[in-house]
Amino acid sequence: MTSNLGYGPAEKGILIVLSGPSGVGKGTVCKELRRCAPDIVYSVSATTRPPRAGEVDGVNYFFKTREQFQQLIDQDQMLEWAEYVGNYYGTPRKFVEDTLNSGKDIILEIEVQGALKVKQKFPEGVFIFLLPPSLNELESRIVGRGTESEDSIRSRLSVALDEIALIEHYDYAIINDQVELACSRIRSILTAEHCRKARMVSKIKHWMAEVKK
Ligand SMILES: Nc1ncnc2c1ncn2[C@@H]1O[C@H](COP(=O)(O)OP(=O)(O)OP(=O)(O)O)[C@@H](O)[C@H]1O
Ligand SMILES: Nc1nc2c(ncn2[C@@H]2O[C@H](COP(=O)(O)O)[C@@H](O)[C@H]2O)c(=O)[nH]1
Repeated sequence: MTSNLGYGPAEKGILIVLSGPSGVGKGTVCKELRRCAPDIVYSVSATTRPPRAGEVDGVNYFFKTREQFQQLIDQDQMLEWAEYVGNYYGTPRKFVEDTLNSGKDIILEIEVQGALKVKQKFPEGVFIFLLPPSLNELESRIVGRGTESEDSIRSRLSVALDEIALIEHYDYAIINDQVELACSRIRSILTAEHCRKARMVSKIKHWMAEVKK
């Protein structure tokens, strides 16, 4: 699928924000999206959290010290940033802007405080909230991933309900019951958003002029 569904000259890409509580499956769904929707670009965040086993700097995150992270904020290089269970996370601004200006769609996998900041700057973005089938399932997933200490699991679960409470600020809610289904729902949303956006494109406006004649 091309960015504009063939409806005319490339215009700005669509900014997609995917949020949801820790362990819901954002990363897993994004991995599947990369496979089935390879045109979408992924924003790599910066964080002060230490890398997990197998995580690579510049691929999973840009791993920073607190001082380095603060410098990025001071230099206005962050589109948004937030503190989440004791660490800082933020989205490098230039990569997002350059990608959108090149007409490509980009997805930001970020928590809710940051998502709300992005919404202030990009109200035209598409905001999607991923939900678990149940809180028990959320806990099983985060425990089952095997990456977090007991403390980290407790902290992440303790903010999950506060995060879900902010769902009304999102355009779409998707239950991640099965990864492939969640992925295809996101693709359907994107297809619809592309069609909606196409109404603004000059070639479609030309049809409005035709029918008014
Ligand atoms: N639909 C699903 N059904 C069953 N297990 C799932 C599903 N989606 C994800 N998982 C599993 O849940 C665990 C957490 O998934 P993932 O790491 O993608 O969550 P996340 O939302 O990105 O978490 P975090 O915000 O902490 O990075 C993983 O072990 C993953 O394999
Ligand atoms: N506000 C932001 N939140 C981000 C960003 N990158 C990731 N995240 C979110 O942080 C939590 C924890 O992530 P983890 O990798 O430690 O499990 C999770 O909700 C991520 O989506 C960001 O740039 N800004």
